[in-house]
Amino acid sequence: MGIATESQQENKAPSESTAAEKKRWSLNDFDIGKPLGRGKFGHVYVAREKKSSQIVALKVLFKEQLKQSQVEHQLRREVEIQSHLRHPNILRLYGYFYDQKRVYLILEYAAKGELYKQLQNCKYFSERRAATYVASLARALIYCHGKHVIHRDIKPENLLVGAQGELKIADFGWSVHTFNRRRTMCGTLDYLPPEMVESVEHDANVDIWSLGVLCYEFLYGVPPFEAKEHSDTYRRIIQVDLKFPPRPITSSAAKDLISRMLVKDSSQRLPLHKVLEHPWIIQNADPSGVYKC
Ligand SMILES: Nc1ncnc2c1ncn2[C@@H]1O[C@H](COP(=O)(O)OP(=O)(O)OP(=O)(O)O)[C@@H](O)[C@H]1O
Repeated sequence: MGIATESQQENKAPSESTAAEKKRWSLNDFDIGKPLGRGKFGHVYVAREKKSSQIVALKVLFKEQLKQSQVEHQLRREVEIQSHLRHPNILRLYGYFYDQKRVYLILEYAAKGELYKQLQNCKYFSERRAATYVASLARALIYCHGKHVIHRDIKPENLLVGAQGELKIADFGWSVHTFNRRRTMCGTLDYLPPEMVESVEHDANVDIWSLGVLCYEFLYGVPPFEAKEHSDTYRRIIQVDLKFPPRPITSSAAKDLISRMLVKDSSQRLPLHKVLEHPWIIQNADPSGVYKC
């Protein structure tokens, strides 16, 4: 079972084949380099596709572990969804292959690694940096929603940074095609909107809530509803108990945007195209869409 890589403009796939010609990948197609990190189900290595010399990230997952955790279905959905998305702020999944013990995902290489680590190092981001990231995420989510895909798990751990400093949404493990409204409970509590915490129906507007949470975390270094106990986070989300600390000093325009995204009634959240038109984004986001450190 090889995967076809369709021809496209940006983030060119290694040894791109035409749509008609399906490429069957194998480990022999790659030179494996240093490990980039490890996740719950396996390891990620930098690799070079021999024919094109393109650098990719090769994610190696152990079938046994996937089976034990009953996530094969989730992985299949992730691959199906992510391999069809083409956006500069969405990590490309070029293809996959497998052998007896392992599944290999061929991913776009994000040279600057995890955004989470950068946020930990700086504690919080400048308004210019935060707004640039929020704008690129809003554009990527508009693209996803246009394809009836909701991500449902937007958080710093799922964001990688490319060589130019551009943000890349990775990890579509919780994403869904949303022709129907969803009722499933998923994701880490901190980033979940009230309707998902309460397990009522939810739609693409869940991603607006998560973007609001992320914007807050970029500016203050912690998510807005954080609490020691799970039950307190739960209560704070349900009540939309949103408080802005006095430090770091943040503009009222930033607080205004966050307050418009973190609205309990999902239909009243600021639509993503309006997020892009919000004065705080207009004034602060770098028009190139890239934050240069
Ligand atoms: N495309 C990539 N480019 C560069 N580094 C990557 C890439 N994908 C993963 N990494 C690095 O490898 C690490 C492990 O990635 P992986 O996706 O397996 O796990 P995770 O998302 O961190 O954890 P989990 O398995 O819990 O979802 C990441 O934390 C990141 O540092």
